[in-house]
Amino acid sequence: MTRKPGVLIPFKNRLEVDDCLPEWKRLEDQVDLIKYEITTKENFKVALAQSNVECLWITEDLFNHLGSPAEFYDDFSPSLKLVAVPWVGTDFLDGPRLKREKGIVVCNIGPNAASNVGELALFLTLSCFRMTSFFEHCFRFVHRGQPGLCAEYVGGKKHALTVSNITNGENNYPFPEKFTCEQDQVVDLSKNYTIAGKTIASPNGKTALILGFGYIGQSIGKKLCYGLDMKIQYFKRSGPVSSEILGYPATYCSTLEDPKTWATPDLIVLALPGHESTQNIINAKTLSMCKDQVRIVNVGRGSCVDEDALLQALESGKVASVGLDVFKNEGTKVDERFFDRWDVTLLPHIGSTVSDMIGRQTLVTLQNIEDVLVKNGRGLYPCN
Ligand SMILES: NC(=O)c1ccc[n+]([C@@H]2O[C@H](COP(=O)([O-])OP(=O)(O)OC[C@H]3O[C@@H](n4cnc5c(N)ncnc54)[C@H](O)[C@@H]3O)[C@@H](O)[C@H]2O)c1
Repeated sequence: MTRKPGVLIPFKNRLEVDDCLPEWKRLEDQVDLIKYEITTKENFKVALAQSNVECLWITEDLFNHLGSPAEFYDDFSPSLKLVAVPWVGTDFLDGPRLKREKGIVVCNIGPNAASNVGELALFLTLSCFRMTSFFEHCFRFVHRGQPGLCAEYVGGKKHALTVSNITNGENNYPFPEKFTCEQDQVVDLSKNYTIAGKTIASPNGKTALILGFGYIGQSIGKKLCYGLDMKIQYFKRSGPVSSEILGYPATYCSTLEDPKTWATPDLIVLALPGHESTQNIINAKTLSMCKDQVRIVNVGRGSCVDEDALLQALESGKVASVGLDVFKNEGTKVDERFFDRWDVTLLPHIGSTVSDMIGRQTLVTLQNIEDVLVKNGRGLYPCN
């Protein structure tokens, strides 16, 4: 009897596959889906080198307990044909090198998380324009249920946005009473509907520039267009996408070199992969070309933003507000200065954190595996 091709699925505390799916049972007839319990790095290296599996199924437990799979390149057995990534970002792997040196295909889940990441971009956009992060801090931690008191902050120009040294001593939450507007100042709300001088606005009718116009970027465009009535612009290296494919009106910008590309949008949304070509695409120079009080949302990768430049622009008011799901140094420590700001909405990289995602990830990963190991294809969503 011929040996079935093997798939190594590392786990320790969490099982990140849905093995009740009918597709799992069906593929088990043709492929050996091996749940491998993680112990030590050394044991994993031995398993990789000696198990003669054809596929490594990447899991978060692998990252959490043994580090990046990139550390194990040299231990991949010659039988390995596929690295199956059950999410989207594959920037932790050197895909071209795996293909060149070992003929290994890297697959991900293609468009299957795009709508969920798009939902969060929509949320972050709303938060940026309506300054919901500011109001939530006031409401939740200080006034404990008196909305009218939160509204008193509207119009003030004196709210210190950096609060790192101001805590109430008990629970370390910022203490807005310390920086309300001056008591005897009368605020003309018709001219100052602001928080700390930053406008509280509606996204309706405003222009969004989307950088990274792949599956996620295109889904974001649809949601911003139809959900928030925004005008959509996008830059795409490979040229424009037809409006029939997109299903909504969007203006193509042919270059990021033209200052006009940066000067028009009220919002810039990043849905870019981590790569040397996208490193610090938002930086002091590109920010200086933007409209005053521009807003920035990033759901792609933290590496695309020069965080020092962004924080400086928030401080100066050049950037009104920011919504971030991703950060530089996510694996170690997110820059603390973000936590101290009212004008930043923070999320802990939860673009595709929904409970049916494990089932969807499993299904698409099984399809990639079947295509490569059983049908000799390149997978449904090859990335290298
Ligand atoms: N926040 C989250 O939880 C979450 C979840 C999934 C994916 N992501 C990130 O979103 C990224 C995009 O995902 P996707 O499914 O849309 O990928 P995709 O491959 O469909 O789209 C990426 C787009 O970026 C473009 N691009 C790449 N380099 C560029 C550059 N230098 N300048 C301009 N455009 C460039 C590509 O041409 C492509 O159009 C992923 O790589 C991942 O890093 C984040």
